[in-house]
Amino acid sequence: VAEGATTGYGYGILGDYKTLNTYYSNGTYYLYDVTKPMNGVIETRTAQNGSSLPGSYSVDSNNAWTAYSQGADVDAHYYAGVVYDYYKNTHNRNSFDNNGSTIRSTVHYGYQYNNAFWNGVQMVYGDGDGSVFAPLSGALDVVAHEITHAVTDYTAGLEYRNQPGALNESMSDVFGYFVEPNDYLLGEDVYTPGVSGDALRSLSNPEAYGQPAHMNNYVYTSEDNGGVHINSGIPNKAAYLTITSIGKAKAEKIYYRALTVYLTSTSDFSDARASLLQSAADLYGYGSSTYNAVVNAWNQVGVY
Ligand SMILES: CCCCC[C@H](S)C(=O)N[C@@H](Cc1ccccc1)C(=O)N[C@@H](C)C(=O)O
Ligand SMILES: [Ca+2]
Ligand SMILES: [Zn+2]
Repeated sequence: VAEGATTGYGYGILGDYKTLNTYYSNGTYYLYDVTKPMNGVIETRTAQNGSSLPGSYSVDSNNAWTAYSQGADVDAHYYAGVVYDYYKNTHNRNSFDNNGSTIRSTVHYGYQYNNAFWNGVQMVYGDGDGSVFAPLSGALDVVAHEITHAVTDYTAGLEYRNQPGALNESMSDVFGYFVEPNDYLLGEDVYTPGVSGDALRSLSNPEAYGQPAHMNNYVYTSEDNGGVHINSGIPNKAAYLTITSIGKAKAEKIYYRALTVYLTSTSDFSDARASLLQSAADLYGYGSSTYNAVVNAWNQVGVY
């Protein structure tokens, strides 16, 4: 049989059935999706629990990706496609660089690795230790979080430390919500698989997970690049207040415009307020109810 695009199926880490855009060549099927416009390819690989990247292609003999160990591969591949579609359909952005670059993910990174990251070139997902995390590609908001880091790197370029870094983390959480808007929780699908109802973070209630939600409670620390995962609670809360005031459709337009037009590598929380207000003015008018909702949200978190 000739080589080319094929459609397979498999089960994600939560046992959910998914169809997959795969590629057949010479008796082997690959997690290689060539269906996106302008050759925005999506490919998924495995580090086979080592730490060398990018690792080898995830392959299968019959295009039925049903082994339990393939769940992380299935989810990374499928959710990368969902995130690609979000940015293309909602913001007309063709991949993270708006130039159709390949979205490459590597799963099974490290041993029981409780994290996921963008390394400047690709997405990387650990399997988790089964207690703190299940395989991290099993959550759409995690995948959207990591791919948004790539978008940020190609646009605002927010430095990954102190307030710019917390803003960087917040943008990834906020677009994690925009891509998976069924709750204001982050990571709930993979966090503590033995405990139901919890999450790693919450946009609506950052304090519930140990994050500040007001500038008065900003945490000055040298840990975690200046507390980027804790101080993101402040802009995350402002985003939640904005979304609940003006709705998701307007909020995501304002956030995308701020990220891609106004924010820079050293933008702090006050610059984020100004960038979002400028974006709201551009899109909905200075002094509009939408504009005033953004003013109010940032006032409530104590950022001026
Ligand atoms: C390699 C060093 C750290 C990289 C941090 C990556 S970008 C990150 O922020 N990962 C997310 C993963 C995530 C996203 C959404 C929901 C759940 C989990 C993250 O928040 N990691 C936490 C565990 C952290 O690094 O503190
Ligand atoms: Ca979520
Ligand atoms: Zn991150």
